[in-house]
Amino acid sequence: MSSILKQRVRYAPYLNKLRTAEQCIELFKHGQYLGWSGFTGVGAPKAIPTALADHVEKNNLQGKLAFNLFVGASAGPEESRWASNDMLLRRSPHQVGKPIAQSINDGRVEFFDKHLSMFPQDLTYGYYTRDKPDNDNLDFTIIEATAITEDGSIVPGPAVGASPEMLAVSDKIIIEVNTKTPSFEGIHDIDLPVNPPFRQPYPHLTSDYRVGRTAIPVDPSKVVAIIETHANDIVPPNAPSDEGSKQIAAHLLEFFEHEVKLGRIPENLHPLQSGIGNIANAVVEGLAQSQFKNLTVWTEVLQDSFLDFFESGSLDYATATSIRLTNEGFEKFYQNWDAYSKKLCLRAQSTSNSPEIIRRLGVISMNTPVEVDMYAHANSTNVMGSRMLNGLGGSADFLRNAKLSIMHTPSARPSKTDPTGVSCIVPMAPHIDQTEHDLDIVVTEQGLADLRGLSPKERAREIINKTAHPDYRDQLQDYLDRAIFHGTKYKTLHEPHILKDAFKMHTNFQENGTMKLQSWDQKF
Ligand SMILES: CC(=O)SCCNC(=O)CCNC(=O)[C@H](O)C(C)(C)COP(=O)(O)OP(=O)(O)OC[C@H]1O[C@@H](n2cnc3c(N)ncnc32)[C@H](O)[C@@H]1OP(=O)(O)O
Repeated sequence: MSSILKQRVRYAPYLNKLRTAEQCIELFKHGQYLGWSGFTGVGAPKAIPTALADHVEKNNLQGKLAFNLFVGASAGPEESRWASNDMLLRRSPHQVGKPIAQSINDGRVEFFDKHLSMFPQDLTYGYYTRDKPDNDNLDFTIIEATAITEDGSIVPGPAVGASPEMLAVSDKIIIEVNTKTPSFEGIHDIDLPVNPPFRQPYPHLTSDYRVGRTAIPVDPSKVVAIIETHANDIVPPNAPSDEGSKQIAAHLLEFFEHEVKLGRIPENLHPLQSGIGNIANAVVEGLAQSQFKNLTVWTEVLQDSFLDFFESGSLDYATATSIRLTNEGFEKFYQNWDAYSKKLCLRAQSTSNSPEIIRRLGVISMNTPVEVDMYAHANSTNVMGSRMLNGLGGSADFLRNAKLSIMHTPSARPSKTDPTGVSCIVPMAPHIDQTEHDLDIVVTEQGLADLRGLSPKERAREIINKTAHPDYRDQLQDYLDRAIFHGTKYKTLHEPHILKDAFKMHTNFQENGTMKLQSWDQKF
């Protein structure tokens, strides 16, 4: 037992339960329901998942020792290893990594997708464990901690995620105490799950509101083992923002200035939510360099770009459920702990993504879809309507409830044979996560479509003219004209479509590698 572990674990009875990960393997049986801490690749358990994967590989137990696994959002590379070893029977609600996406799309894993705000509460309702023979909830929660308080409560690391709910409904708990990273004590603010009819309104009126609970309480009798771990989270480097992303950021900044001028939003905007990826980073970089000051952030994930945002002096406060930094980012974060920890707080995902709070604060929400259709339905998850990418995440929690709901996307993406072979503006999305009733703004490097108060046909014209790639503008306009002609004949002019043509761009992509049609009369 290291001296640092003794310092970090301030509840002595847990130290009697110190085990190695290998000593815990016998606790795990095929078909069990497991919860892991973690969110977007940080704060997940590492030792037990690795020991179990080693055990499966060594004893050829692929498919024979497999689990129903729930993680607040994605975990680290251990989860990919489980997927490659057929150790997943069922998985929810959000995942990242080629092996796991592949196992879902190969049909080896039953994956279901759920709004990240709703997933933890539905777990506590017993919805996801209703087919368990013992009618019990989770068999085990394996949680990474960076400290344990005097009463046995758990201080998480860089993610809170769904841990409060998982711990509340888990039969047994294993705590991995990570002594490699500094203790994150003081940075969390934890709301505990309370189900209807006893649930109270959230009191949060500003991004920096704190309820004051800095650790997650647990019933110590449920803790069957603690393990000391020494591994860092591994977050791949962020791609630098490209020219298209910078243009999108510029369109958005111009729009915000316009809204401020008209008095629809205050000079320091409203709390911002920003998704992950290249465009989101460019927007954050743009805001950091802009004239906007005293900004606040109410989001689910903070990335490296937020550290620069703080340093620019424009960001006053940021809150999320996970701080997903690269190694370099974490080093910077630890070195400036005193400064950052006063300006930042991590909450449970049921709070960070709470529709009630998002709507109350008037959050400005910005996320990237796969594609948007001309009536403003957006697909965030399923390529060609079928191939699961990462999952819905918190996109719809934010976009449905935000004061300004913004989707930013490149107007076109390359296919294998055509640099603009995929149009991200399509006639009809083959899968819909965000509906026409949710989105206010669609923005691409071509321009910004302001959809507020527009009828579907007006929206279609705005989206085609302002955001479609020039390679597709005429083709999309042609579809709209034909759909209106068809709708005039059949009196279906509210949201006109020609069903036999609506997915021709997608079909052409599948058959010919590009969404560029020879004509709308083309046959397949
Ligand atoms: C945890 C959280 O919730 S963070 C907050 C917000 N969360 C979300 O919005 C969740 C849903 N969104 C996402 O997962 C991402 O924003 C995405 C995947 C939709 C887009 O992110 P990007 O970084 O632009 O995606 P990326 O360029 O990596 O494309 C992912 C894949 O989808 C494919 N793809 C993307 N758009 C299209 C399209 N319109 N048509 C066909 N394929 C497409 C890409 O070719 C790529 O394929 P590959 O897996 O074979 O390489």
